[in-house]
Amino acid sequence: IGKQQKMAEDLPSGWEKRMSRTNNTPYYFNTATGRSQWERPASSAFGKGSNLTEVRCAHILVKHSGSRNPSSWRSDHITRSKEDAINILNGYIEQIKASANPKKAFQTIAKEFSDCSSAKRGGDLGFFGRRKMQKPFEDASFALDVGEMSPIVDTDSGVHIIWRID
Ligand SMILES: O=C(O)CN(Cc1ccccc1)C(=O)c1nc(-c2ccccc2)[nH]c1C(=O)O
Repeated sequence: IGKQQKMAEDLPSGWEKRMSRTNNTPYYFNTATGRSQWERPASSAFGKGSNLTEVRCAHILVKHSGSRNPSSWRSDHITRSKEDAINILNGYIEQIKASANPKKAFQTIAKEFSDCSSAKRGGDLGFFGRRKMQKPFEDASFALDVGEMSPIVDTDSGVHIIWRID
């Protein structure tokens, strides 16, 4: 791919590279906010403060003894500690990152091990807007680029990793 094409591909989601007519140099247009800037953006246009309406994410939930509802389709009574739940998620993160197809690895692990009822859909929650999910989950989801995986997220339901699908 040409350099121009390659450089364009590296732009975080939601940005467009444009050429200024006055001084014939590139600038960057944020399609979420409509603002332009000279500096090459480092993060998604849909981060904090953007007016992005919806994202589509999948997640892997590992519940623990401190979860608001410590039971799931997998186990009637979940007794693992929060520390163990975090260690389990870190194991999944390593597996997913080591996989030739991380998106598929995420779905396979979610299907088999997620303590959320969305497990049967590979953790897919579909599209959701702001104020629909618990705040830490929402913030982590809206900060992701498409195809990106979150760090471990802590909610009243348990601990999660999130994959942005769309
Ligand atoms: O927290 C509870 O009181 C019990 N729940 C049900 C629930 C379901 C959706 C949102 C919040 C809570 C869960 O623990 C739970 N949370 C989720 C969840 C949390 C964040 C994003 C998506 C799903 N799934 C489940 C489930 O059992 O299947």
